[in-house]
Amino acid sequence: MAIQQAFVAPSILSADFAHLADEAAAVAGSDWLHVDVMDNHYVPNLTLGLPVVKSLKAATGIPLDCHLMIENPQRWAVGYAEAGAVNVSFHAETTDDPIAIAKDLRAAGSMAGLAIDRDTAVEPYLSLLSYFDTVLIMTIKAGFGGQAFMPELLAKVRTIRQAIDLDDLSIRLEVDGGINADTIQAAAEAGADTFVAGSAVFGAADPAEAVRRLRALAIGQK
Ligand SMILES: O=C(CO)[C@H](O)[C@H](O)COP(=O)(O)O
Ligand SMILES: [Fe+2]
Repeated sequence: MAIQQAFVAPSILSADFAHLADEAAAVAGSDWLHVDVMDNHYVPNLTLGLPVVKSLKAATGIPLDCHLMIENPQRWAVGYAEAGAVNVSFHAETTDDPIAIAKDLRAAGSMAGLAIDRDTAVEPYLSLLSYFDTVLIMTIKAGFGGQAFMPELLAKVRTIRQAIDLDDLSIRLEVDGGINADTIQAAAEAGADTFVAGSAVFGAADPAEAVRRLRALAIGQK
C-alpha cells in the first residue's frame, strides 16, 4: 500500500543541545523528530546516545526517528526501540546481518530502518526490503549537518521507489542531508516521502514555519 502523506522530520543535530526539550517544542507540528546518533567510529563525529533519547522521549510527544550512525548496531539498536523510538535506522555498511537487526527492531516494537550512505549502492538490498519499514537514503556523506545536497544520489531514491511500488510495500522512503526549500521538491519527485531537515529548520528564524513550508513544497503546494 503506497504511503500518501509526506513527513517532515527536523533533525536535532542542528538544534541547541542544551535546550533539546524547548527545541522539540518549537517544532511541535512535525511528523517525526530525527535524532542523529553518532559514535565517532562509523562517522568522525560524536553526538548523543540512549540516555538522551530516553529523556527526549519523556519530554516530547513527537515520534522519535533515530538514525544510528554507529558501529555494532546489533548491540545497540534494540535499546532505541525499547526507549520508544517510532523508527530506528541503522547503516547497511555497519552489519553483515541487516535482516536479524530488522527482526529484532520489529519485535521490540519499532519500525525497522535501513540507512544507505553516500558511497553505497542500493541494488544489493533490494531483495531485503520486505524486512524494513523505512529506507533512509543519505543525500550527503553521513557525519555532519549543514552539507550541500548531492542531487546525483537521487538515482538511489528512484531505484528504491520503483522497488517499493513494484512489490506494493508499505515502506517510508526517507532522504537525509541538505534538504531545504531549494532541494526538497527534487527529492519528492524522485519518490521520497519523508524528509529530514536539520539546518533548514533549526537555522530558520521560525522553525515551525520552516517545517510547514517544507511540507507544502514536498506535496507540491507552493
Ligand atoms: O544524518 C545527518 C548527518 O549525517 C543529519 O540528519 C543531516 O545532516 C541533517 O542535517 P542538514 O539538514 O543540515 O543536512
Ligand atoms: Fe540523520
